[in-house]
Amino acid sequence: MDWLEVAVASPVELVEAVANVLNEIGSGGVVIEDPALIMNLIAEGSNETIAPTLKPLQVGQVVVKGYFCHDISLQQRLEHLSPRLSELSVSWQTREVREQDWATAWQAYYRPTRVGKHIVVKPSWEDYIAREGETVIELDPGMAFGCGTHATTAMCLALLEELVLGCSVVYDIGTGSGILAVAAALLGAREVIAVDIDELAVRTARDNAERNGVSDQVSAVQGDLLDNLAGGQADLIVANIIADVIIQLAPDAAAALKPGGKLVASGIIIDRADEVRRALGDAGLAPKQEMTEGEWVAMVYQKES
Ligand SMILES: C[S@@+](CC[C@H](N)C(=O)[O-])C[C@H]1O[C@@H](n2cnc3c(N)ncnc32)[C@H](O)[C@@H]1O
Repeated sequence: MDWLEVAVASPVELVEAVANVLNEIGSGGVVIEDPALIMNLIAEGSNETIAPTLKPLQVGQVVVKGYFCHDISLQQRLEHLSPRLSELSVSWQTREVREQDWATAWQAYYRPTRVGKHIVVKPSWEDYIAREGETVIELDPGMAFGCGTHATTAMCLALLEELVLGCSVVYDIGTGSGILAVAAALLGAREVIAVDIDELAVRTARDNAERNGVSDQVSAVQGDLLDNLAGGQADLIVANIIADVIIQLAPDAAAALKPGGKLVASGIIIDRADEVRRALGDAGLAPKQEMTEGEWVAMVYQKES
């Protein structure tokens, strides 16, 4: 899969705001190329990894880059991005990036990250010594979405920490890297079915399940939403996709839940939240909980017992 790189030329004082916009719109990672910062790191003899692309930049010119995968949500994400960047009066360019270029830039900035209360997401190439009570997910997202740092994923992980206990069957719809499926298995789900429409994501999810020693619990399958799981019943369904897809999924998700089962719906941009609430309500599900981070909302809905 190829990626769209959005490179924003930003004054120093707006770097954080630009990075937030890219994250909130769903960038799979944000890279800040600030030559002044790099010169300081070199002067201090820092061991930080320095991206080689920094060298041609001029001091005072900061470039903030976001990476967006070419999936069905790309157009919608760009439609949200454009007015947000215009509000900041910054200029930006896009270019197509090959998998390998993106992976290199991304890995240099990806470190073990704590999410929720006890989960730590650890890149497979980093060392991390787990503290007592921590659930460590070792991940190599490759080119699939889901390294744990994006708000939509982080909210799902926090909700899974609360909701997986006592669940035997969990469906992870739109699994990407498999991060949520692996989390559900590590948190105690007996059987997790991870679905993605993208074959590469399915392979990545399978690899990540194996890496975490949960391939007996997690099966990764290619499919469009619940189409290949007809007749199955889950205690918990988690779907971190986008508002339109959650709306489309709502009736089938309601049918696929056991009585009393719950749906965690994420990837919902705040201005579409009402439409999603309506669709989930129309599907016969009752609202239980909501979380908001930046522009994103995650919702928990429940089927009647
Ligand atoms: C935002 S990513 C979420 C990845 C991961 N679950 C996470 O929370 O970080 C959404 C994923 O949904 C997948 N997807 C999009 N539409 C889908 C569909 N109709 N059926 C199954 N998967 C879909 C995409 O390929 C992508 O991997």
